[in-house]
Amino acid sequence: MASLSGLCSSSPSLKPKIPITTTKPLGSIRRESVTFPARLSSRSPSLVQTQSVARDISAHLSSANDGVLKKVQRGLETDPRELWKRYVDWLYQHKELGLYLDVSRIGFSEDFVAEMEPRFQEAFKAMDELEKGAIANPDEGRMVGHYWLRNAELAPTSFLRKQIEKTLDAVCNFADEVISGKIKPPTSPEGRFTSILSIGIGGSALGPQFVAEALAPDNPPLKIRFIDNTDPGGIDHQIAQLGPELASTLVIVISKSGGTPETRNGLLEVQKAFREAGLDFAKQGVAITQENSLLDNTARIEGWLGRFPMFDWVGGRTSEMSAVGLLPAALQGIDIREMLAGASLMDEANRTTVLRNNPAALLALCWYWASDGVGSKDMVVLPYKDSLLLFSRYLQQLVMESLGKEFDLDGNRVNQGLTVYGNKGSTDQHAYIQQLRDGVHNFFVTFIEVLRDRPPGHDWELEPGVTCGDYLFGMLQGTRSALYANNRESITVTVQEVTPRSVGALVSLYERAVGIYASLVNINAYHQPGVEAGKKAAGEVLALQKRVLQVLNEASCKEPVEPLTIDEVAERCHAPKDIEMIYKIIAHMAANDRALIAEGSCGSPRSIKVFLGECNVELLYA
Ligand SMILES: O=P(O)(O)OC[C@H]1O[C@](O)(CO)[C@@H](O)[C@@H]1O
Repeated sequence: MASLSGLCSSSPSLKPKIPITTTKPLGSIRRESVTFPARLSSRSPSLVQTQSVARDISAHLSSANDGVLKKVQRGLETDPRELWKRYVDWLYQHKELGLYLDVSRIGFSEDFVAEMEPRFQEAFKAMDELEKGAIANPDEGRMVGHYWLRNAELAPTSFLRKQIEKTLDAVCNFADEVISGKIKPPTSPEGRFTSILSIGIGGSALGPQFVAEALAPDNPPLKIRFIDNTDPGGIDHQIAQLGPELASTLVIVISKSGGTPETRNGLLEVQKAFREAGLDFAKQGVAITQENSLLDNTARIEGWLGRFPMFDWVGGRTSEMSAVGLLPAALQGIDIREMLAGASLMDEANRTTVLRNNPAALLALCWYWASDGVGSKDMVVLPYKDSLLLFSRYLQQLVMESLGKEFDLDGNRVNQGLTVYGNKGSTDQHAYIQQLRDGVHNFFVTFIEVLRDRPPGHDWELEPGVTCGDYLFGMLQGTRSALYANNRESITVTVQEVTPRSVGALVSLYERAVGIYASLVNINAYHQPGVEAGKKAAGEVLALQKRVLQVLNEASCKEPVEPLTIDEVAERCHAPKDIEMIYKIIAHMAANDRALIAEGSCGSPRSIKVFLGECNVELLYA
């Protein structure tokens, strides 16, 4: 049996991006940054505008009488007294939450803020309408109600309000009964559930993963693991790590649609592991999904231990405060009512229509300024706290799935977006901060600072007057200063501690910032049509694989067996255009012991002849 894997490699495109902000040294470290009133004056920057902006930048810069470009922004401030003044003038503080937002190291001017003001007022109106139950996702004809989850009073109907309250009570009761051992697995020697295996992907995994990492106690009542992919190796690893503990594992299957293939595959694999261990899956399975979805129906028919609703008006990436995030969190002993309280307090703060008092709007302002309202710079998120490691990954989906859109609400092609990446400080200081400081200037940073290093009474000085946490603090401040000194902008979000309340507030802050920013650039933040293209294409690959197998089987059932070239397989599949994909399908099957025999040189695909090791009579007549 031959393996054809590892044959193909591709070289990345080296084409440079056209810059849309130009940096010109002015005196010492001053930046002359150019923004484009064409975008400021229209609600919807079209791609045509964006491209012409990029193309014509030098013409704009050199043309003093240009009718379009009127505004030249001042560069970044460097005078320490002026910087201190800017810091104090713009510092946002939420007293009750102990949360600060420092936007002083983003170089927007008062003029820019004034020009943006009308668009912010429109965005505030849009958010207000959204909270009142407007169809904020026009493509899918849906309301967008994640804000109601932490304040059910806001829900536009009493029916929705009761649904939210009922679900929260059900989550709390179920978690209490599992933790107390009232609800227990049928055969475990421990007599109670000890672990959670959460199966879900995207918005049905990232929030719970972030919150578990941030907030789970060192010895939680139930430890959590995740299957968030259809990678057989990853699934096997999770099941192997559980070992005999499978008997005391609560399996939570999370899928809003209830039909996501990766999640379904994870479920089928775990159910197989249960069968092989002689366990009854239904007695340990819980579903979180929309009513009457495939998953919901399966769970109901099979009599699973629990079913919790996912509402049509909550999107996956904003579902952390629904049963999706709350149930796993509560089962780990995390105070979910505190999470909700933090989110609700932050929501309240973000309802003000005074831009400088509205932290989400300030973030959106910074994003717009730093990335020219077209995503020209990436957002690097750097929490200086290990427990917030997954915040950037969580934000990646929230921001990029919401803002990465081809068309605006008026149907103009805009190809909007804002790239998010990051890991944690100071770890990243020893990885890619070198490039951030000295290399390509295509980003701005968001530092997440946590003031409290350790619980009270645990700190010690590892050298006179200096603790381990002082080093972390120093690294953050040092990196912020060093980046700024080299003209790199940054935002700093500061919280006192990583608590359920502050984590709830952070989630809420970024959800609203995304909503406001989407309004500023006139896009629908609440759908994800682009993801469907990949899903459809994956389905087509699997359908083609079935045809390839059929063709190979027919040839292999002949007497004598008829080995086929890749060209012949493509022709018999009536898919000559798909020949490359057919080659890859065959290579993948050959690498996975699929009774496929390949003869010839792997390096020259045209020389290969394939046939199956045995004829499958059932498949022949299928
Ligand atoms: O919860 P579901 O329906 O399984 O979807 C999972 C994820 O898939 C997407 O629909 C697309 O990737 C996300 O928006 C969503 O969070």
